[in-house]
Amino acid sequence: MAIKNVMVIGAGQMGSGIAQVCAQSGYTVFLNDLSADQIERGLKGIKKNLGRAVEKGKLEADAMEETLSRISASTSLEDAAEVDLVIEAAVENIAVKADIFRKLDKIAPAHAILATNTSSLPITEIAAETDRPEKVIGMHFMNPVPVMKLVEIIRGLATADEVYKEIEEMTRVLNKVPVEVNDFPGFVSNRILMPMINEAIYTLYEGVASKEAIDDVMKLGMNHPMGPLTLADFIGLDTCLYIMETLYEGFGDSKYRPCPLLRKYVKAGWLGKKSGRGFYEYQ
Ligand SMILES: CC(=O)CC(=O)SCCNC(=O)CCNC(=O)[C@H](O)C(C)(C)COP(=O)(O)OP(=O)(O)OC[C@H]1O[C@@H](n2cnc3c(N)ncnc32)[C@H](O)[C@@H]1OP(=O)(O)O
Ligand SMILES: NC(=O)C1=CN([C@@H]2O[C@H](COP(=O)(O)OP(=O)(O)OC[C@H]3O[C@@H](n4cnc5c(N)ncnc54)[C@H](OP(=O)(O)O)[C@@H]3O)[C@@H](O)[C@H]2O)C=CC1
Repeated sequence: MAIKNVMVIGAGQMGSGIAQVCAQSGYTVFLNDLSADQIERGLKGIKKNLGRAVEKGKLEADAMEETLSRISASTSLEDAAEVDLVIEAAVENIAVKADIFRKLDKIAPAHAILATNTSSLPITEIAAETDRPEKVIGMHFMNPVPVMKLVEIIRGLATADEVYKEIEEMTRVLNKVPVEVNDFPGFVSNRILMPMINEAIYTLYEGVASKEAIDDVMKLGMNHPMGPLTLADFIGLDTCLYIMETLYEGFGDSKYRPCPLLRKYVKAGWLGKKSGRGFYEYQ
């Protein structure tokens, strides 16, 4: 079965990026979120990205219009009745994702694959919410989606080989590189990245250095494109905390305890770039 019609759930930074790259590769896309306002914000981001590519001469103006015409706004999960694949990119919360997958299972056609862009949560547990665990899979894009090449593909315990192959093939169509990993908390990417970010936050919390100094050490000393505190703001501090909680609970090991400063910032609503303030301030 060839995938043609896709629904992306969550029009935040990841969902809008995923919708953009799918539409650019010829898929028709429903971009779904709870509110029309959030979808409008997501679409605005997509238009800005594509517009920048046109200005730089990397994309024809016609191609931009064609891409945009493939994306429809959706505030109803019922639209999943028309798709071959759903990619869920709502908030990193197991209760929210479980609820979405339970509902999708009743709406999406029997052949449809249900993928999640979760950063850390168990695919097997999400799949168990459905009566089609063989068609549930992790498809973990990196931020910013239009730029980053990697997609981690995670099989749940019951994921069928054909489903893995279809998602691997689609990843290549999106001009990205699939890497297969097993279903463990944080997979590979966030099992390694997020403890580094959490340690950078502890380093700030314990007064070892200023935020700028911590970022400079990792940028200039290790050639990271962004310092870890800037990267945490870019990812979203709520998402960073959710991932650390998943690692902490999933492994039951105190080495993954989230830094109290991270908790405090999230409680204050300082979520990073997306809320205008995190470790740094943004206009
Ligand atoms: C949390 C998880 O579950 C997993 C994750 O995603 S972890 C996060 C993984 N991502 C990272 O680690 C990103 C680290 N940062 C970087 O790689 C770079 O800083 C960056 C790519 C974001 C920006 O690169 P830069 O060289 O500083 O900036 P800049 O020159 O402005 O941009 C480079 C290109 O990216 C594009 N770009 C930058 N930010 C973008 C964005 N938010 N959306 C779309 N495109 C973007 C630019 O348009 C530019 O495109 P062209 O090459 O076609 O001109
Ligand atoms: N940020 C990152 O760097 C990366 C994140 N991810 C993962 O991608 C997912 C999304 O993250 P990100 O885009 O950063 O988060 P954002 O907060 O930017 O976006 C999440 C979006 O999902 C919406 N949403 C929440 N609940 C529902 C629902 N029930 N149905 C439809 N939409 C819903 C939110 O709406 P509202 O704001 O109204 O609640 C919001 O628009 C998470 O699972 C995250 O772990 C994966 C890779 C990288």
